[in-house]
Amino acid sequence: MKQIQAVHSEDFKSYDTEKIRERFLLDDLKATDKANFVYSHYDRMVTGLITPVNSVVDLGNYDILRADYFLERRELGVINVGGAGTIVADGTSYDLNKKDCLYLGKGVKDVKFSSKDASNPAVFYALSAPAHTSHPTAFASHADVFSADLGALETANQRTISRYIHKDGIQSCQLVMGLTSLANGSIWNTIPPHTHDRRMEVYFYFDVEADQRVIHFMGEPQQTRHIVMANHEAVLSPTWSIHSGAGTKNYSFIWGMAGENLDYADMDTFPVAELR
Ligand SMILES: O=C(O)C(=O)C[C@H](O)C(=O)CO
Ligand SMILES: [Zn+2]
Repeated sequence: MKQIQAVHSEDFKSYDTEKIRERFLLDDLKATDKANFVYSHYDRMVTGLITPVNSVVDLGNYDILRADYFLERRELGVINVGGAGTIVADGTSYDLNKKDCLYLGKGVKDVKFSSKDASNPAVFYALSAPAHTSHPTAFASHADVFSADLGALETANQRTISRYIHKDGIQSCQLVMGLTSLANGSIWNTIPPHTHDRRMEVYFYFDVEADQRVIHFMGEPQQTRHIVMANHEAVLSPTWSIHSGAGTKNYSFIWGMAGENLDYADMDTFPVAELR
């Protein structure tokens, strides 16, 4: 499992394109019939993709965790961004259509992923954070979770935010997770932008067409930089960084956090006119 260390905001000011990509971009996550994870030192968040096509894929165990099994001291949130798929957790089977979510708590030993149809395979995006106690396994379909419509077409940021794992939703130790879909003609996410010193965040962009890109903005609000993102790529956001993006067309993304609290609304927002 690849490992990424944390970056200080003062150092970040001197980073060029290559260094920003090396330290924050999680690309090449997608590997046929494999689970592929990256371990970050931001709240020890593990981010990955599990892409079963022709065979069943095991969650696996990794030396970096020094655990008897992956979820011995961790929890896992999974959202399917591909075709229909199945997750079997300690013998219980869960079917996940596109944008459905499954939470697995500390102590779940055996986790297997498969696709229903190899010609339209499931793509399971997964986040895992350290967990101090065990919360029950919970499934949430996209249609059933709390969602909020934000923004407007006039400002090209009309979008729907769906929350799955959070203080008033699926219960967890640290994980907060959901997804945002931009309306046709809208391109801006998370405007006005914010930081939350209490939680790190990871954005995973999906439904980005092959010839389109999302320009993701990061850095302190008065020291912004950008990173160009393609489909199925994720980007780490340290606590000091804004995380906002503009696509060359509409798209969706999964946001996920870990840290001090589970309160989605705990954020410090910056007016657009103050950004630099
Ligand atoms: O479009 C948005 O606004 C978002 O999706 C914001 C994220 O949910 C987020 O950054 C939560 O901290
Ligand atoms: Zn945020």
